[in-house]
Amino acid sequence: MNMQKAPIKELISNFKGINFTLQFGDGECVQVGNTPSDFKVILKEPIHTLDFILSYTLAFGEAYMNGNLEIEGNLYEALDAILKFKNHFHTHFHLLPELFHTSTSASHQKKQVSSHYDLGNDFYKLWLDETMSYSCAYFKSSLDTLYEAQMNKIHHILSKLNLQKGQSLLDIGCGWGHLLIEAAKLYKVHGVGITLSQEQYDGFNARIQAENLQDYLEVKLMDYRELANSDLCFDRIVSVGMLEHVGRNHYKLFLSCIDHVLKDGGLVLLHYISSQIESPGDAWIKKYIFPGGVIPSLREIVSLLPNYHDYIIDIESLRRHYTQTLLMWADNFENALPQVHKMFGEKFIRMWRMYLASCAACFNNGVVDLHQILFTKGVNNELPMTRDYLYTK
Ligand SMILES: C[S@@+](CC[C@H](N)C(=O)[O-])C[C@H]1O[C@@H](n2cnc3c(N)ncnc32)[C@H](O)[C@@H]1O
Repeated sequence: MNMQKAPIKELISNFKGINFTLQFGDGECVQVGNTPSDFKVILKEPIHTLDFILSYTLAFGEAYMNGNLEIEGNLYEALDAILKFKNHFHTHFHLLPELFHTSTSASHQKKQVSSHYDLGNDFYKLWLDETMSYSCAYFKSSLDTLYEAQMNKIHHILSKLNLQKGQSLLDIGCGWGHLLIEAAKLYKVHGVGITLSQEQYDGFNARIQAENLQDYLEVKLMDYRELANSDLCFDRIVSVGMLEHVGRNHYKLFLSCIDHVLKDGGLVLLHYISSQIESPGDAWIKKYIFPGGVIPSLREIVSLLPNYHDYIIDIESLRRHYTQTLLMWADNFENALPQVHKMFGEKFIRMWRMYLASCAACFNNGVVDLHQILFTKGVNNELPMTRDYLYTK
């Protein structure tokens, strides 16, 4: 047997209950499960055994990006089926130190964050909704558009924060700022957003001017670490889709920064992609999509909160909402292919197509989850006695 075929044949021998055809470059076909196949995987050139040993997902992801691997059929459905066997995918993390070493330097993190978010506002406008939200939406109905679901998410978070008119609100990792824009319009809050992305900073500033909200909102190009030395002080803090950039060594630092700028009794809402158990992450995603990103487990964040006298009010999972969000982004992305092609070319398209479809499949399979944790600094005896206020909007 050809050496490069052997590990792949061994891997797929574990795939029970799914039906697909695997075709190698020399024409050999292997049928997995029954016919008719739900999809076909075509591997044009062999994948080197060493690449396979390092990381299955890195090897497959790179083969897909380079056009060496094709999937005939629906990419999401194929990945969704294959991910049922995720326990058979191995990565030798210690052999990939450049991907799994956690950098401590703020400047290095800025470069990593910028490599993703500074691809250009024109690019993100092509496939995000009008609010430019780049995080999990909240589908109250299966008929919700992406815009409606993103607005639902924003209102859901603002309700959880139990905002009172005129309060102050910090958004750590504010993106293009729509959550703060809504908060200023609905609650007349004084909000500060911080981001590491110049493009987001420019985009958010332009929106503040366009909405005439200069008296209420401010955006700063600033690392969360700088909060530790600031004399800012807030009634409420929110962070949506940012904790994934912090890194395992820095959760305490992140929470101590929050503690430093939050008033006693203040509320915090953390919204982040979580995992069941602590994992170093996926090699392909780290190399090509989110360098330096690490998914925190729910329990490791929850276990740290008592160190800061934080009291948990509510935890909610929005896992299935993220599957839906990603599928809608993937559709929008496909509809914008001519423009994306002009901006970045074919390899980028294949890379982002794989990113959006594989992440949707990861949420659907529970490889990752999405949690919102609501907590107070010290006890807060002012909040309503029931949870109804979480669902007012
Ligand atoms: C996935 S985006 C989410 C944006 C926004 N919250 C939303 O829901 O659309 C992550 C955000 O975290 C910010 N970020 C990442 N690392 C950061 C850091 N060290 N300090 C401040 N912001 C950071 C990025 O600049 C980006 O705005």
